Amino acid sequence: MATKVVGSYPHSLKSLSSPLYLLKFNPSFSSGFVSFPSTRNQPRKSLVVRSVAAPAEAASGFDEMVSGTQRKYYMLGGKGGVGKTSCAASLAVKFANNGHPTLVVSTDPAHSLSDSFAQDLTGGTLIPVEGPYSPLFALEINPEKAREEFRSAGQKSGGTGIKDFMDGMGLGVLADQLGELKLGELLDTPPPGLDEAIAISKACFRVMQFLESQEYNMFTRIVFDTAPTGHTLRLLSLPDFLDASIGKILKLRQKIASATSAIKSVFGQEDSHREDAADKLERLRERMIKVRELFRDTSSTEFVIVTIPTVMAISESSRLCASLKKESVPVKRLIVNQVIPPSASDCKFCAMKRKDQMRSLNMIQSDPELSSLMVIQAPLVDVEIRGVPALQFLGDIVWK
Ligand SMILES: Nc1ncnc2c1ncn2[C@@H]1O[C@H](COP(=O)(O)OP(=O)(O)OP(=O)(O)O)[C@@H](O)[C@H]1O
Repeated sequence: MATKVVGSYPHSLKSLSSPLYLLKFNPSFSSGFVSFPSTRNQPRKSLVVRSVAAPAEAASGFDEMVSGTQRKYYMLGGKGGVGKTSCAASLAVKFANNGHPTLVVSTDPAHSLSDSFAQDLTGGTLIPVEGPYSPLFALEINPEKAREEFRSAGQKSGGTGIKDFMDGMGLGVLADQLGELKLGELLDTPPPGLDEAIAISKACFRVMQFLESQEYNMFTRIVFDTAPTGHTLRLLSLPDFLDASIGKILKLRQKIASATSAIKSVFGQEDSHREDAADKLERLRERMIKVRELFRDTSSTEFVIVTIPTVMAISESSRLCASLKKESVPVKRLIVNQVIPPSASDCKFCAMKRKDQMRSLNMIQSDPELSSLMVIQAPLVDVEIRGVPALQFLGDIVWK
């Protein structure tokens, strides 16, 4: 049964310090209250909910998602504005409330995790989210910043670094002879799209860095709030792209290394060949391969597509699903968010809108990509979903 929010809830996360929540339903009126316990600073408040007929009762298979202490990754993605952040944040809260130390990560340049949790989570570091029973941390990664870092690194220590070094060693001629590898072009002016690809991948690698470190071993559930479809698809196609672009640089690096070591051995010079752009790219590529493997591991990873019941959103979801399958990324759930619940007092607009939504929902059944997925309908609620209590409320509707 879906629920319609008609009251207000406390926005202060402090009010959730106690684990007691009461949901009282009065079946005869189909209405109820979610009571939030009082705290030192705040009196008890109630979220008044009125249940309405659900668009469709569908289980999300949350039991399977929550079972086991082995680490699992859930990536939520889809078209812009469909509710990825709300669904990701509500899933993270639900995992944490079910005993999993959880990390929720946003790789969307237009972060809305802070807005969703009603807490400042900016700054690129792990920040504890107050409220859930088990630890919940959030991390907002800024791919734009990563892009800038790459651009300046590529220009300073990358292309010019290597060229200066070669000139200094009197190897300018050799560089010319390696012309077909387009050293300058590759290092000073990366191929179009490379910087963006690096930025997106670096965002994920930042996460990998966090995950590789001991300190973050505690997390048994990691939820990604991904950027809209385009970014996600570019990320998935990165390995091939980087093989083509960076492979050349790496090959070149090997040639330079062997040429310079021959000269160095003659002149007995110190090896000043520190981290150059190629080294960085190589490490980036190695990490990217790890991310690629992670994306495809059916035992630990799942991509959940979030959509809304419109022809445009469902068509895009179908394309996303096809791309995910092509890349062997495990995908089995589709959340159709913001479905207008049926209501006794139907306005003309709502009736039309609902009909329109039903047509879109029917598209899913006949869509060759989406029809095999587990479809989870989430109702459109009439208040903005902000703060842990509201996310818990949404999570209890969606993740059953
Ligand atoms: N089921 C729902 N009922 C009512 N409002 C919702 C629902 N789901 C999401 N919203 C609202 O829609 C808006 C967009 O949601 P959200 O930020 O989760 O989407 P998004 O897909 O992450 O967006 P973006 O692509 O911009 O990151 C928010 O104001 C959110 O509160």
